Amino acid sequence: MTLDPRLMPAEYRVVHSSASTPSLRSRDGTLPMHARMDGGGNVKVVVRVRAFLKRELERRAKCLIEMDPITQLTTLLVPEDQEDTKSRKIFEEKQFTFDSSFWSHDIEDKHYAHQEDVYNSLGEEFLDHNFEGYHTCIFAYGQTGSGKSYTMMGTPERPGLIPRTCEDLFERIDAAQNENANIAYNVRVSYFEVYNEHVRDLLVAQAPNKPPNYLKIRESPTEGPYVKDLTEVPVRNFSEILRFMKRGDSSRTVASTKMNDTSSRSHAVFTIMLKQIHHDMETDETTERSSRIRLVDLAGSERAKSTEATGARLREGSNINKSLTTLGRVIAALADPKAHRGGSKRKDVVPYRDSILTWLLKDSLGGNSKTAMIACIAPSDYDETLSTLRYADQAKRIRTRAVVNQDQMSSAERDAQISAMAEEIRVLQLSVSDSRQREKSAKDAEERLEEYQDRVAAMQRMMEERGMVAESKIKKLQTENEALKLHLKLAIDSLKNPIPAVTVVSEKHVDETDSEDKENADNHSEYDDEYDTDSTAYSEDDLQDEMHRYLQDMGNLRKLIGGDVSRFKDEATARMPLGQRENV
Ligand SMILES: Nc1ncnc2c1ncn2[C@@H]1O[C@H](COP(=O)(O)OP(=O)(O)OP(=O)(O)O)[C@@H](O)[C@H]1O
Repeated sequence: MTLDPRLMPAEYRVVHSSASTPSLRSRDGTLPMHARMDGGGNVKVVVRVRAFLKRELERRAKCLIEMDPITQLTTLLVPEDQEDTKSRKIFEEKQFTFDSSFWSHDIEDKHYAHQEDVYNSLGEEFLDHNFEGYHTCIFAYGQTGSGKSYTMMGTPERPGLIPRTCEDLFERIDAAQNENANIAYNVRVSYFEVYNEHVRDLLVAQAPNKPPNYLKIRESPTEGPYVKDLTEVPVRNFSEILRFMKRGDSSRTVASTKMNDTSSRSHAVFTIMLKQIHHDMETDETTERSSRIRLVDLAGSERAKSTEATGARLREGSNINKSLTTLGRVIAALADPKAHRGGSKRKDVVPYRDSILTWLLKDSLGGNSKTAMIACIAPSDYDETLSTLRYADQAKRIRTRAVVNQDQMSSAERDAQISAMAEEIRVLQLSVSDSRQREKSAKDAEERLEEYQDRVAAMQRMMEERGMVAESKIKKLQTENEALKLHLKLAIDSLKNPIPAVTVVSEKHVDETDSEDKENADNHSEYDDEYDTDSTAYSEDDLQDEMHRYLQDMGNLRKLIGGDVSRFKDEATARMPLGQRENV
């Protein structure tokens, strides 16, 4: 799959002015950092309407959606043939305004919003936030078959927001690394689904004829709720991340329903962890920015009546609806101005814990994150669309409190932190071994073991990062060393083969005697040689000194890294699972 606009079909290359606000943002990355250090802000809400599907065309459905490309107003029209006399339901025209409205209903329309337009208008901005150090979350919400998976994942020919974000991420990293060797990037990815109120790792292949391995949820005081033992793979380029994305995608629980041939029966959460490590050679200080990019494709809200589901599909449907109802209650609580008064009460009124989905998205919904919701709507379902638009309308009142996740540390502080962590691990190790021996409380031992393993993993990451900083230091010193060698070589060459002095003979001297000419030439030559020798001798000494210093620096650095590596190896026992170690 290639996302290079030059390789895309002609109609996809143009930046359209869609019903949505066209992408007016530049991609030059030169925006001053302070320009968007705005932290807090409302959840950004956009709406996208899809084209008719075959079944809708067959029943000659009417499009009930209008979008104004200027005001972004979305209007839901009253269906012509609706006569729901039994329930005396009243159908009214409804209007909503969102941050952007994407008109993807009629491809012939000049305002048609392509996948590229959605990325340019939303994905690109959110990736900017990630590079600034903010956590972000973009989630697609909507009834079943409304275009959520199409918007988030897309197809190989029409890639969606997730693959486009991945490609842009690595394009930016490559560009930045070519520009500045002092920044190292570390990208990790995870992919899980919440199915029937269970969490399943999508990057781990399910063993045949074995029950699925469901993962537990834990909460850390600093990171909030997280999935324990979730696979987090390091990725170095676009093709690697794409491979994991596809692997996870093919493991998702999908089934055919009456409303959608490939209906996602789970909520899928694709997460990219981006760490930027900048090392200042002069101060020997390291600045780390970490951001989390969460891209969520929710399962579709559905009515048992319209999906005609029975058995397993019906159970899935009711679980999907349960978590979406809880999501609705969480959104309602967060959007409620009373809940914004602060104080401890706020935590009590938001029912995050009522479903796995909302519990895991706690931070993205009401905490440290810049968040966007894409409300996907079908063109001809009045009730479902109204419910989605109301949901979205409420979400836009939610305010989150995003902060730049940045740490600054000198080499000495980092060393001290690693030592403190090693000590903490040693104490934990003793305590685990102690409680194992006493075998009093298995639960206690298990908790300590988990804590111990988490700390070991954290330390392992820290050592890896230290290695990355050292690598970038070495790279820089090597470049300087090469330049210096070249400089020295040129200086020595010019010493060995001095450029002969050029004698300028003026016209009036042309007639003077040969002996005079010779004398003049000899004099000039002496003068030039003397000048050259002096200047080269001076810079050669200088260069030799400087080079010596650099080589010494490199030697020290190598020793330092060697020290880290051996310390790392010494701690290999500590990183081993307990069962594999002696005396534990
Ligand atoms: N903007 C669009 N342009 C073209 N086709 C679209 C668009 N949006 C959705 N579709 C098509 O509509 C169908 C349903 O879309 P999709 O599977 O993305 O829905 P969904 O909301 O993810 O459904 P579910 O909740 O059941 O998983 C698919 O065949 C998809 O290709």
